[in-house]
Amino acid sequence: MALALIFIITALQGSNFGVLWSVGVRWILGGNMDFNYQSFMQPILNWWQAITELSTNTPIMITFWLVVAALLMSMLVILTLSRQIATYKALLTFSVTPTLVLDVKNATIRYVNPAITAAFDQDNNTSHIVAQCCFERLSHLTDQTSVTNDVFHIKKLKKTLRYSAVQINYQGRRAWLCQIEHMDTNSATISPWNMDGQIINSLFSSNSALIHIKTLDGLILSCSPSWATQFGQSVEQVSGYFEHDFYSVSKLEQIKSYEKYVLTGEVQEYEEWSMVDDNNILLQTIKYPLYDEHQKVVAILTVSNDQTEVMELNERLLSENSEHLRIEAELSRHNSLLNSVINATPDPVAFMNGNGKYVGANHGYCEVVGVKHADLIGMDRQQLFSHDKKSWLLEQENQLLVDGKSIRYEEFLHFVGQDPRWYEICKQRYVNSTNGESGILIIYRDLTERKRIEHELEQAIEKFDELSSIDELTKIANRRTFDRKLQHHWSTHCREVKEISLLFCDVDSFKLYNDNYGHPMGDVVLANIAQVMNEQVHRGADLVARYGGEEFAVILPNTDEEGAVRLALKIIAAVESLAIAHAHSNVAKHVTLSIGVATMWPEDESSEAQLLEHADKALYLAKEHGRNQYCVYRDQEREPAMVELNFDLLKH
Ligand SMILES: Nc1nc2c(ncn2[C@@H]2O[C@H](COP(=O)(O)OP(=O)(O)OP(=O)(O)O)[C@@H](O)[C@H]2O)c(=O)[nH]1
Repeated sequence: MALALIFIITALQGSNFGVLWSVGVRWILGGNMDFNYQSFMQPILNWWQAITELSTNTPIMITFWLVVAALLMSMLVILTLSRQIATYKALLTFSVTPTLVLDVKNATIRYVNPAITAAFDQDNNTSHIVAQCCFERLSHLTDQTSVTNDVFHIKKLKKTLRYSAVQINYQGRRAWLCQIEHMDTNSATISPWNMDGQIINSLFSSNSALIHIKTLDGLILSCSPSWATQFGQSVEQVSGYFEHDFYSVSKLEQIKSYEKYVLTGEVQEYEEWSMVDDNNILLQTIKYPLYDEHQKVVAILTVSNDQTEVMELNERLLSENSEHLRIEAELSRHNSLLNSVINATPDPVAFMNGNGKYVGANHGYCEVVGVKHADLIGMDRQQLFSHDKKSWLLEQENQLLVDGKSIRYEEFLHFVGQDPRWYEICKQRYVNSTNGESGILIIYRDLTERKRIEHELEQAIEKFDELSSIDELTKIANRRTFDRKLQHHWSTHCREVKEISLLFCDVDSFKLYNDNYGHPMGDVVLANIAQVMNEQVHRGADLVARYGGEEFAVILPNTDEEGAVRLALKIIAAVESLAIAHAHSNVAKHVTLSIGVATMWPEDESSEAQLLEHADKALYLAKEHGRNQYCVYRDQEREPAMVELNFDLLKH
């Protein structure tokens, strides 16, 4: 140290440094040299002289001695620390606890004691793996300068270790002093497990529940295959590992909270949703404490059962129950409402289900079919069918259930013990809103009274028709009937291409008759003529009608001109034969008749009005030619009009 100071001072003084260096080096190396006392001492004397000169300079001297003191103190501290480290090393060397010192910054092993070597380096040099693992765990600690009983598993070595560490200053650098121990001794203390382990393992292997046994440190002693499978591992792959190797930190915290009371000997039971094999399932978990021979809790048995299906079944059962209750309530409400409505309905109403059984009926229906309500409900409807209609009704109602098209028809029914009556029967498909089943609604409407009224009405109408078609005075068809019949026959003949003839008759000099014999007598004459005319026609389709006043017309369907002329002559003769005196007639002493005859082949372009016109023209000609005769219409352009009074025809 003093020598160093002298070097420094000499350098500062700019003294003979080169000589000093040369001598110093030679002296230190101790090499062969030719030692010269004079040359050796001269520099020393120079130094002494320099120091003496410097000592006269007070500030420099003070600085000098302060530096010297500081250097001496540093040396003392270093010496003390070295001795302490030596003591530590000695202690650690003889400690049975495996201990190592790790650099805080780079995981360099600064020191390992023999116990480490004994524990980890017997087979292979594995202490550096242990050191690396310790460092990795310690490097996560940010603010902490110590850690106690941290447990970890080294998969590579298949070892579970527990260590405690504290930060120290080791040879001027910060370092972790780590003491490490094997954990295997812990689980070995669980004697029941050692005894029954195999039995338990075989029990677990055949169990589908998630089961595992762990020490209080979280070391997995055994588990069921399903518990290991949830982590994608086999039983062998998880046994000997720790829970924290598989669960997240938050999950571990949760487990810890559940196990708080298990450690005090309580059985803990809870349910939770959990992700297993990517499925969110409801797990019912029970945690049992396991005791050693001193009744101390040493391990925890956890059994978890998948309750998802049970819960879903429960929920379905609950919902079906509530649905069932709802349907029942709905049904009873529905039924009471329905019953009130159908009982208030005057028409007989009944419901039957899709199987043809009666499920509801009102009083009216029971009365009609003659069956008591209690007997009717549930009865097969076929029992009421008469034998001859059974297959028809079955087919009809089955079709209704299929296509849903309402059926309505009238039927004259004779139920046992009842008078036969007319019914309108309406059948309609309905769907039961509570169970979706189809059935048939049957409504009977008693038409008997309506049918009676309808019948009476028909008769009345017939009578009216009859009355309205007859001429009151002459009791033969009136003008209205004549028009209707002529139009009908005309269109029929047009279609069937048949001839039709028409006789247009007029009483001769009838005005004079009325004037002389009185109007009432004239009426009698008209009635007599009508009757006699009517007696001359024999074909059912022929019609004698009073056309108006003293005019009569005869429609002769399907009759040619010759036949029409024959009838005209018969009528003229028949009227003459009445011999009704007419002293004022311009024609004869009795009442006579003139007739116009027209025959046509009805065609689409012609009409019955033409036939009337032709007959009227022919009548006009008959009057013109002297009355009391018939005249046949001829188309003047083609043929001259023929006026005849040919009684010879009557002879044929
Ligand atoms: N008594 C009676 N007379 C009627 C009825 N309808 C029409 N007459 C009469 O019949 C007469 C018809 O007279 P006219 O048309 O002049 O013809 P006519 O005197 O018969 O002479 P011609 O037909 O040319 O021969 C009228 O006097 C009518 O009053 C009736 O229902 N009863």
